[in-house]
Amino acid sequence: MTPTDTPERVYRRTYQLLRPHRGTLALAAILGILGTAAALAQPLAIGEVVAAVEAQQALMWPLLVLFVLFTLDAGIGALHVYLVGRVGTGVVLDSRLRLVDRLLRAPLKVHLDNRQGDLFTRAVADTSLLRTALAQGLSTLFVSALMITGTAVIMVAIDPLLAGLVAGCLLVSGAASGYVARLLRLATVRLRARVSEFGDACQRALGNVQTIKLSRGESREATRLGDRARAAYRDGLRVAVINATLYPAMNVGVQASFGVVFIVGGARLSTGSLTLPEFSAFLLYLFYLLTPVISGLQALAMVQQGMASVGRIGSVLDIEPEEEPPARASEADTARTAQPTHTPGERPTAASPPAPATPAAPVTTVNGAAPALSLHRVTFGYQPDQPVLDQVSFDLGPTGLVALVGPSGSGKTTVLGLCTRLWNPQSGQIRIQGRDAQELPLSQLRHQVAYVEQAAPVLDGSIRENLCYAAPEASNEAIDHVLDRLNLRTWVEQLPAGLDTPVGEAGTAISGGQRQRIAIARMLLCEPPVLLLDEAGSQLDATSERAMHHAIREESRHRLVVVVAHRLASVVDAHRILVLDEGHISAQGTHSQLARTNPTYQHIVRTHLDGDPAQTIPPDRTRAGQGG
Ligand SMILES: Nc1ncnc2c1ncn2[C@@H]1O[C@H](COP(=O)(O)OP(=O)(O)OP(=O)(O)O)[C@@H](O)[C@H]1O
Repeated sequence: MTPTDTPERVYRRTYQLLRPHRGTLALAAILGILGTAAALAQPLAIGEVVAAVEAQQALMWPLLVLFVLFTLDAGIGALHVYLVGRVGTGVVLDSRLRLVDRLLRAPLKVHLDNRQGDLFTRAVADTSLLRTALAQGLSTLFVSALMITGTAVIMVAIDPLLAGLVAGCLLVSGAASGYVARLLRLATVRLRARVSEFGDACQRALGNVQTIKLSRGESREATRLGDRARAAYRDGLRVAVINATLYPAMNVGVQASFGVVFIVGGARLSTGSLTLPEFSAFLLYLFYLLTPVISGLQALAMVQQGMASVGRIGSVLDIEPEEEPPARASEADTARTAQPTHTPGERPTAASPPAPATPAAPVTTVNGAAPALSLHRVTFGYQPDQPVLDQVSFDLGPTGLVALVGPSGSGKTTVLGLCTRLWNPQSGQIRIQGRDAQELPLSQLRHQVAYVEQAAPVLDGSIRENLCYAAPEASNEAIDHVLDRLNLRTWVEQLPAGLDTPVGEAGTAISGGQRQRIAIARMLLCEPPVLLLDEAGSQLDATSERAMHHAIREESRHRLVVVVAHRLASVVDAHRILVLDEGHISAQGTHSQLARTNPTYQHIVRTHLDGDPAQTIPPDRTRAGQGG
């Protein structure tokens, strides 16, 4: 994701971010105006005090006015700063909430195509920058602009000619400053990208510290991280240089103004067209102009740097969520593309060619019931022109144990991803219990089709939190029952904190086999009609594996269980085996049928499963009517 936004688009995004806070901002603006008025009136009030002293008049009222102005200035200033801080914090919160929501709902492809470290930096660091950059920067700009305008009006009133000349000088240097500010924004965009790369490299290194140690890669990783850090440093220096030229660019204008005022004002003084008090007052206000000009410039630099973050955040907010709106979902029956075909920050174009129409699948039934899972001529490729699956069709269930086998890379995991709509087919149709998967809301679909991934991930938290993650409403009895079935109960009961024992980040505090069984138990607790297991059991010892197979066989009496298997033990019991080869279902049957008759399956058994078919063919245990 690269922020390629035009400045107009960035301004529009900034407006959208600030829009919810417009009430508070308006109040802050009013306070800014009042504060400016109070500040501008102070020299006049001081003049009144001096005049009263000179005229030996009562000082009470002039002093009281001055005191009120000081108090107003201080009080209004404090309230103004609070309101601006409140808006800044609110903008950070809003953008984080929206960003997190977008990222979690983004299609899987977005996460695979983008560096996690970069997305993380956008969610944490870029949003933090908004507080100072937008709220503080913009409000300071606003107040500075007011101060400059107010001072300018007074200067025009004193001497329009001199004021015009000062304005000319400031406009020329203002244009130069504007150009430098634009350079600053572009340099900051590059800097933010470098910082993201560094964050990403840190995440890669710290997330794989064990592998790095075992590969003796500490020095190489340190060099890699150092390179990234130095790249960020170089871009940081560039930002510092540009930032440093911003002040002189404007300062030249201010200096020139003084020169012009002295020369032209002095000449007008000598001709009598300007009085000495007017000339002194004009000079005083010219000095007065300096503070808002300087703070305005600093604010401009701040805002420009914030704009870089606005662009980076905006490109995440543009990501289309994976859930399709109803109108598009109904169109999807006939024309589908592999989703999403766009990269984040880039909206899908209406010009995308429609996928070829696929005739609706004929609804088949098994013993009078709709199959739990059907694929009808499903074609899919991660790259549209490189199909991984080509016209794959099968009907499975409503109950039974089905094994999906095939050489590595033949597309077994891809089939499971399609069944849970992590990916959408380019053509063809998937039906869950007779209903088109595209028409089911994602949450419902993923409740009906539970998928235990190949890596069997667990989340940082307790065993209980992990078990109940997909079924938060699961009862204690249901949890105990599942633990029993997966041979986990004794282990959990021996733990000092039982179910409340933490599993560690990414399950580092438990064994691989325990992690795998927790991941399976999590999905069993959902009681889904379809359970998909990818490589389940690969990290289990013989006893646990037997217990798990027993549990899975039991489950398959009540639901369809599809197991992607690399081990013979996982397939010999299956009611049906599908052989996936080069994107096609090349054979299907029971283990004994395929092992006797199908050369492809025999080859797979010899080379990819863990046994020799001639020695391991068990009696055919298939039950009629099951497994589709
Ligand atoms: N996210 C992805 N982006 C691009 N290509 C992918 C992606 N995931 C998988 N592939 C490719 O798709 C093909 C099928 O992969 P898949 O993981 O489905 O195979 P598999 O049969 O499950 O393999 P294995 O048995 O080794 O797990 C492979 O060529 C793989 O490189």
